[in-house]
Amino acid sequence: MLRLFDIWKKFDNWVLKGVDLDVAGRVLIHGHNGSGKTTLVKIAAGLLAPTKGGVERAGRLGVSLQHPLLHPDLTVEENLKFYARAVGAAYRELAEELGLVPYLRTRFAHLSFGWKRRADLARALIGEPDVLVLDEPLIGLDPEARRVVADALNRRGVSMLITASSPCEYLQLRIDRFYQIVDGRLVPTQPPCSSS
Ligand SMILES: Nc1ncnc2c1ncn2[C@@H]1O[C@H](COP(=O)(O)OP(=O)(O)OP(=O)(O)O)[C@@H](O)[C@H]1O
Repeated sequence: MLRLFDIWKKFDNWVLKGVDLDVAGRVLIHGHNGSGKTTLVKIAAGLLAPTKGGVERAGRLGVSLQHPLLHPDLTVEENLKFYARAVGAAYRELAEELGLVPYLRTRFAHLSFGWKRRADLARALIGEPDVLVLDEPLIGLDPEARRVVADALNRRGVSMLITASSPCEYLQLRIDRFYQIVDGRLVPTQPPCSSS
């Protein structure tokens, strides 16, 4: 369970102005660059304090942001093993699911951007968290990588908070609700692009 209550956030200016959101099902937040998407997911994940408002969390959150949380000097396998031990779960199947097996012995720092994102998503999925918070999980991925990541997410029946600056690229994901951040507020929208 993940709920945001009346979230306000000010840096130099107000970025979020009273955001209420119950992350039930798959929720996609879109908006222009600088509209506050990353700020919102960081607050949801507990990585940033709101200026005002509250967040209620229950269960374990799996979080993957645009800057991967893996150690650059460890191999992919060492990284995944570290996180798997921390939550008492396995990592091998996730590495297989995300196509990471050929890169398990590669130092994280030596991976390309797209493979770094896949490895970080594998880390976030370790132990099958109850809720996923994913900042632009498909950004910069080639079509095959997007398919692999979208399939992995579609397979999981948990609630997800996902952000996208180009929501049309997220049609492969089954999304239940769409919102746009407009002037700091969440506005429900239709699916932003249709395949017709
Ligand atoms: N630590 C910070 N200090 C000051 N301003 C910040 C900070 N973090 C974010 N901002 C500002 O808050 C606003 C929202 O930034 P945020 O990164 O949340 O937007 P975004 O929608 O994720 O953008 P993008 O699509 O470019 O990733 C921007 O104007 C940004 O400059």
